[in-house]
Amino acid sequence: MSSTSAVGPRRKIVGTSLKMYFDLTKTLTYAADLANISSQAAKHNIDLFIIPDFVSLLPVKDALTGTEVKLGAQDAFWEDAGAYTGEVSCKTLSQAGVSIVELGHAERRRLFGETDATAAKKAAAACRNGLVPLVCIGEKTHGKIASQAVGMAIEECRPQVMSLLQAIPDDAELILAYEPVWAIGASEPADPDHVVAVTQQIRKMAEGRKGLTRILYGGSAGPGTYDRLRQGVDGLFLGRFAHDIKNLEQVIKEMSD
Ligand SMILES: O=C(CO)COP(=O)(O)O
Repeated sequence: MSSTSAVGPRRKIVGTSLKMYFDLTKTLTYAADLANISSQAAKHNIDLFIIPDFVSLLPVKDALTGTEVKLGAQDAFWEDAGAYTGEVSCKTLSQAGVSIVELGHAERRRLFGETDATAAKKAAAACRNGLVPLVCIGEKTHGKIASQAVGMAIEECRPQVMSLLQAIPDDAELILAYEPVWAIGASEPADPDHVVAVTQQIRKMAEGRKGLTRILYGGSAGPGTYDRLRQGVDGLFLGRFAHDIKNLEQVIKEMSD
């Protein structure tokens, strides 16, 4: 696999969403720990990001002052302003120092009715406001026969990717997180051969885009996951296994090699 795109070499990227696991106090402790290890990623030209809950964004931004850690939000609305109680606009997120907006996570699809269409509209809003959409895609169930599982996963991911690509400018930066739904919250990540086969096809779907397009793997990822995915992905999107900062430090080390 080539590690270059039309816009130059793709920097590796790794990060974590804290989902709703931590309260504010714990989030800030974690952000301080992250700031302390962040130079290890920067030294190796690896982008590092954290996606805390909305309330924590501003204090986390302060905790990350002087580092290169990118700040992400866990969702955003597709309009920039108006009577949308409870929603947060990409414009406000941008003003708050956010640079990445996570969209279409499996939990938001399952619990809050997020669809490919809403994720695409939100991604367009993110691009319009200078934010990078990080859009989660992935098949719901694991095909039991390995040879068929790859093809089924690709066909389930294809409309998720295509609706998104149609909604955002061709030159917009994009992060696609391949997260097989069945591998989220599990004891171990998906089989590396499966992930590489699927993500190579996902990359083909975005081939020819002018904007930087990076692909992450997420779903029970942690130390030991990245090495066998090198041929398919540009990095990892961590959940629970980043809660211990030492694990994240180890992942950065593995990605640095
Ligand atoms: O959903 C994920 C990242 O967005 C992955 O979560 P887990 O690593 O906890 O399975």
